[in-house]
Amino acid sequence: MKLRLLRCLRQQPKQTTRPMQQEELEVVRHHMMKDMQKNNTDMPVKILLLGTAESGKTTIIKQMRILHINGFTDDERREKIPEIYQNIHDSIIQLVRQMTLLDIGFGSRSSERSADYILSLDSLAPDYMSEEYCDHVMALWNDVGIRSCYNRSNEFPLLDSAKYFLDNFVRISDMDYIPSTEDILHSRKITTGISQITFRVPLPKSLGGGDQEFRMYDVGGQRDQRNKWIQVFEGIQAVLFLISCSEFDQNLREDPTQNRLQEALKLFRAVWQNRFLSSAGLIVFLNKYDIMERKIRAGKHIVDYFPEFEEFQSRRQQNNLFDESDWTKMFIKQKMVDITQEPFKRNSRNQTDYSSTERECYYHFTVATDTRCIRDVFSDVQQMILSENVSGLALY
Ligand SMILES: Nc1nc2c(ncn2[C@@H]2O[C@H](COP(=O)(O)OP(=O)(O)OP(=O)(O)O)[C@@H](O)[C@H]2O)c(=O)[nH]1
Ligand SMILES: [Mg+2]
Repeated sequence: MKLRLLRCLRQQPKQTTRPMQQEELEVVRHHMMKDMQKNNTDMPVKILLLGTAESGKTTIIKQMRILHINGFTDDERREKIPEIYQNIHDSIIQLVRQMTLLDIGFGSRSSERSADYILSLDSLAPDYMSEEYCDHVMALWNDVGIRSCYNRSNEFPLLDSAKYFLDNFVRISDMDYIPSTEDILHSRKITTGISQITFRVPLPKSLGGGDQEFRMYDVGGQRDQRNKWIQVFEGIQAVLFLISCSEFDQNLREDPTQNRLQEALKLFRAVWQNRFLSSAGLIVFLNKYDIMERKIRAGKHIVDYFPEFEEFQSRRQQNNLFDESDWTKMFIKQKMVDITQEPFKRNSRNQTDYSSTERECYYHFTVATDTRCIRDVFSDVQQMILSENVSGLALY
């Protein structure tokens, strides 16, 4: 396990090892690249996806499948239909329920009747969509009251893909519907266990050529799932931490009093300081910036939830090229950078012993549902992980 060995080397205190001479380094580096090439079949690079619920972890796994394992067969696409129906059903029921709670009126008497019909149904989505069901869902989604309710969806838990699926409802309700790749990327099913995906990626000549196996682990992000995470900490080379930039105005499903972005930052601190992950590289995906930009265009402001944003923006106002979305992105990223620079003393069993001033954290702004964006970002990430493992030698 060459990569693991290198990580161990990097953790040793500097004064106990003699710095290698340049020629020695070159020789070792050369051998290592040869080894990497030769041993690549039994030496997967292990990446662990972490983050709060709905931050986009499983969507990244789907993208790896699209980019590195031929995507989805027709049968696999058909298997996703019940999940997509359930997403639509959950979304429309939630919107109708919230109309009363938020005291919003329907646009017409017939929409009220459609709402009564939807509320009379089981919470499980129908196996097939009858004409009656489709007419009521369409009527509701076109109702002005439901649209105002949707505009206030930060006040209650609603799937991020609700609009996507309801906008595409006519296509999806067709008898011969087969989910597209985009539909699969937008569908949502909570992760409760631990799953993994393995794939191979060609290596550039600079890293020895051949190909490298990657193994990526997906876990559930809700609070009651996080106690399972430790099972996969062993041997992880890189943690991909996902944080949703768009959730600054939302509260948790599992605790409606807790702001989602605050929770994600708290979790990031715990991951950064976790002693079992202290030798793993940390890469942050500041995800869902498409939704964040949409929110800001619709008049939402992060300052209403994070008052310190005002000072952050005014301090740097000399650069007027940026708009509010840019500032919001930079603000969230800065909060994470600040966490990595916090001095801390170990005060729990899970914390690392030292404040890792030498440890780097890498940041990318992402839209996990956008295959091109993930292809580009992941290509950087994979290059970084592999060359980090090689250049790790140069530290000693
Ligand atoms: N518009 C948009 N939607 C996204 C993005 N990333 C993820 N989503 C959607 O957000 C929802 C939640 O994504 P998941 O990948 O299931 O989230 P998760 O982190 O695996 O959640 P848990 O399994 O509960 O931990 C899905 O409907 C995704 O399609 C993004 O960047 N933009
Ligand atoms: Mg998931």
